[in-house]
Amino acid sequence: MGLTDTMIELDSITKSFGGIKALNNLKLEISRGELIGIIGSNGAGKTTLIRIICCILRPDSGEVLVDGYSIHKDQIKTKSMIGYLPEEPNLYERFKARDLLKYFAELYGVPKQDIDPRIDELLELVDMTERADDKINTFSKGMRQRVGIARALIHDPPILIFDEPTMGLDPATANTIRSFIRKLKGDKTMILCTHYMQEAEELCDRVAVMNRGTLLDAGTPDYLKSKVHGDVIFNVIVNDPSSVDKNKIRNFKSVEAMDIVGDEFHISLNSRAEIASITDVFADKVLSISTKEPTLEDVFINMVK
Ligand SMILES: Nc1ncnc2c1ncn2[C@@H]1O[C@H](COP(=O)(O)OP(=O)(O)OP(=O)(O)O)[C@@H](O)[C@H]1O
Repeated sequence: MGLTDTMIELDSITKSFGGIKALNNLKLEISRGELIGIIGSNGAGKTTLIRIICCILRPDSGEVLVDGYSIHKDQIKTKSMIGYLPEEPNLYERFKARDLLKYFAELYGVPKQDIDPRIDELLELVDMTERADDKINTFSKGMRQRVGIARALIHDPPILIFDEPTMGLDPATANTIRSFIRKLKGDKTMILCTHYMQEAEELCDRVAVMNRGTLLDAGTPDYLKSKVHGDVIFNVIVNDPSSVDKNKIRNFKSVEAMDIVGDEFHISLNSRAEIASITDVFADKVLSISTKEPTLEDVFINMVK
């Protein structure tokens, strides 16, 4: 319909599998042209949510609107607007890359005269031109992932959904996949499910944090980071944690929170002013000290604990 800024609207989505509530009254609006990351612990409900948006699963209750169209009433329309790269793209192993793309282009009704140029363009985009006439079963995981991306893009959908697109890839190939996603930014509305916090932080306009079927919060990485106490995290590793005077540390004005994990102290500070004095409390027990700005990983650990 293209009349509003909202491209995907999830309204009160609930889904259970037997006794397990995979999604619990989930509400989220995704804007046109936005790249939203979904992060969450294992079993949080990310894949279930994606499969509902792609009409692979039916929710028990709630509605999903894709560009104003209901996934229940206008399933063919909404499906045609989405390109989906599943966690493990199920590519037809005995097909050659080019033939696979041709098959899906025909399936999605790409006009006949557009098919070959579209395939050439996509093979170029994912850097697979040289392997276009090789069979999928001769490809590495990274190459399959690239063909999977080309397949998701074949009908030029306005929405792309990626489920763990860089999982199990070497760092260089993962970077190539991230740069494909970056190239598509603004042009497409995209959902990226990932366990890599740095990936979400680098790529996404907004990040939604899920835990046990519930959406805990959604916002820009900066907004989410501002929710973690303090501007600086001061980490101290000591050789005898029980002998450290914890109250003395908590009484410093700049200390907002303190977490102790084994022999590591994670102290959230609102300024660096008292770092030297706090270090003195640890005296000769200090093995190492470091400081860092809060990251999305800290947000995640904080929110889901
Ligand atoms: N087909 C199914 N049958 C039974 N239970 C399911 C099914 N699909 C998902 N679940 C359950 O629903 C919950 C959410 O699973 P989901 O795969 O959506 O999580 P996820 O956030 O994608 O997890 P991960 O990060 O591990 O991929 C889990 O408890 C899972 O066991």
